[in-house]
Amino acid sequence: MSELLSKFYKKTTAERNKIIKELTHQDFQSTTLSEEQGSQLIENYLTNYAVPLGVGLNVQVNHQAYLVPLATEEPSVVAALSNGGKILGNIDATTKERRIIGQIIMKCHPENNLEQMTQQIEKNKDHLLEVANQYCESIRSYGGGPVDIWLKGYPEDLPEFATIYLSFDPVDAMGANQLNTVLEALAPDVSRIIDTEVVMAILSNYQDLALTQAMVEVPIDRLKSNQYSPEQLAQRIEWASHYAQLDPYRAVTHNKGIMNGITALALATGNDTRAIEAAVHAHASRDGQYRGLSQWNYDAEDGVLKGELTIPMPVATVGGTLSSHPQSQQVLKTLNVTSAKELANVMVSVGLIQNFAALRALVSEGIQAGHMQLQARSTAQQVGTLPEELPDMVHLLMQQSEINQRVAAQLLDKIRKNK
Ligand SMILES: CC(C)(COP(=O)([O-])OP(=O)([O-])OC[C@H]1O[C@@H](n2cnc3c(N)ncnc32)[C@H](O)[C@@H]1OP(=O)([O-])[O-])[C@@H](O)C(=O)NCCC(=O)NCCSC(=O)C[C@@](C)(O)CC(=O)[O-]
Ligand SMILES: NC(=O)C1=CN([C@@H]2O[C@H](COP(=O)(O)OP(=O)(O)OC[C@H]3O[C@@H](n4cnc5c(N)ncnc54)[C@H](O)[C@@H]3O)[C@@H](O)[C@H]2O)C=CC1
Repeated sequence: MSELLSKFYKKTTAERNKIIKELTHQDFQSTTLSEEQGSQLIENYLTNYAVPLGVGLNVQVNHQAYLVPLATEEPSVVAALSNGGKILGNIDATTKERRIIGQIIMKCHPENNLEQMTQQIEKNKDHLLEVANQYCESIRSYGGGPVDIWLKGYPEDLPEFATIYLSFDPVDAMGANQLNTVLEALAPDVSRIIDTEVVMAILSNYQDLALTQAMVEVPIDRLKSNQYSPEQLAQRIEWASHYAQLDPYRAVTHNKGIMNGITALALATGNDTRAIEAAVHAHASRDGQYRGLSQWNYDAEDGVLKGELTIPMPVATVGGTLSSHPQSQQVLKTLNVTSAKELANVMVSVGLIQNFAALRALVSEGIQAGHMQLQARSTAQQVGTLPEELPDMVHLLMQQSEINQRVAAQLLDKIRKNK
């Protein structure tokens, strides 16, 4: 496989597709979302909005190699993943449990007492779980369903409200529809048992019971840079990681870099990108301050750079849109994952690799060197540069103090006049 994929980015699109078809039996060029399928997915359907789909290489998770399709409009994201993956090598990833949480939020009467309500729910727990089980037989047949139920109030801040929390095992689905059905079915029983008024019943996108951890230890001799020794580069990456813990201005950018790969893979697999982003950013501010999500530490004694990223990853391999979207199905087959836990492991590893690639560039040659080369290609194409004109155009654009469509159009004019 590695022979076929060497200098993959220098091949033509047709050659790349041929190789991927040989490796995965997936024909990306002939699979599209039909008008009929599109109009079944959303309302007032008009057409499909195209986002480029590329493939990230060199991703190895738990000693298994993955081809990682990414749907993104941003130049250099795919290159950065392949580049970071090539340097880091194997990532160890684990997802111990995947539970989602739902809420039944209630307005209490003045006579409601938090302690008594808690006792009532505890006393009726088995009954409530039995009712909940009746509304999700399908997911139970896969080994999932309701796990636990408890009540919580906020007596000091909002004494007039209390919430029933229900944890739920969605197995390989995201579980949002499944859990919402259960919560709405359960709400009348709850309000009867503790005599409160139900305000709403809905799953939470705060996913602190569905954490995935990705870890890597990279020998520093793999860290190459023109300006810095491997030791200096490892040290500078550690500084970048520590600083992102302190300053929200930097932390948000740091985490955006992590999400470059994660959101692109979530979109390609037909997962709910908003749910993933909401959960991840909430996790970044779990102690009250928004912080960088990854940690990089340089162990000078062992000569290794250690990286770690632990975040919620509420992904699915079945259900929702992804089961009926032909391109999502194709992407999942290409990834060759067999469970949502495995997909979560790959997702978070992609985030760690993407973060490493960005930090490595930022603390050495700077982000513009690599990113702008690819941005220049994209700007050149936007003004109608032909493939045979592209190398000259990119070369000229990279010498400009500013890269934009106006500059690119002037240069293209010049190239064509000088032909
Ligand atoms: C851009 C690179 C990869 C160049 O990196 P390079 O050192 O010129 O790469 P190389 O020529 O040594 O090639 C190494 C490998 O990279 C891949 N590669 C190399 N070039 C390409 C290409 N054209 N197309 C596809 N793949 C490419 C490819 O896999 C290649 O292996 P090979 O095929 O030779 O065996 C590097 O500078 C890099 O990783 N930069 C980081 C870019 C990045 O993170 N972009 C995200 C957008 S910026 C942003 O949104 C977030 C940010 C940065 O603000 C976050 C933060 O602040 O933390
Ligand atoms: N706040 C949020 O994030 C909300 C999200 N949504 C949307 O809900 C959708 C996802 O809901 P789901 O309940 O996941 O989808 P779903 O309603 O399609 O349910 C999953 C189905 O897959 C079946 N299944 C087959 N094999 C399975 C396996 N191995 N493991 C688990 N289930 C298996 C289940 O029995 C179930 O019928 C997404 O489209 C999401 O955007 C909906 C409401 C709110």
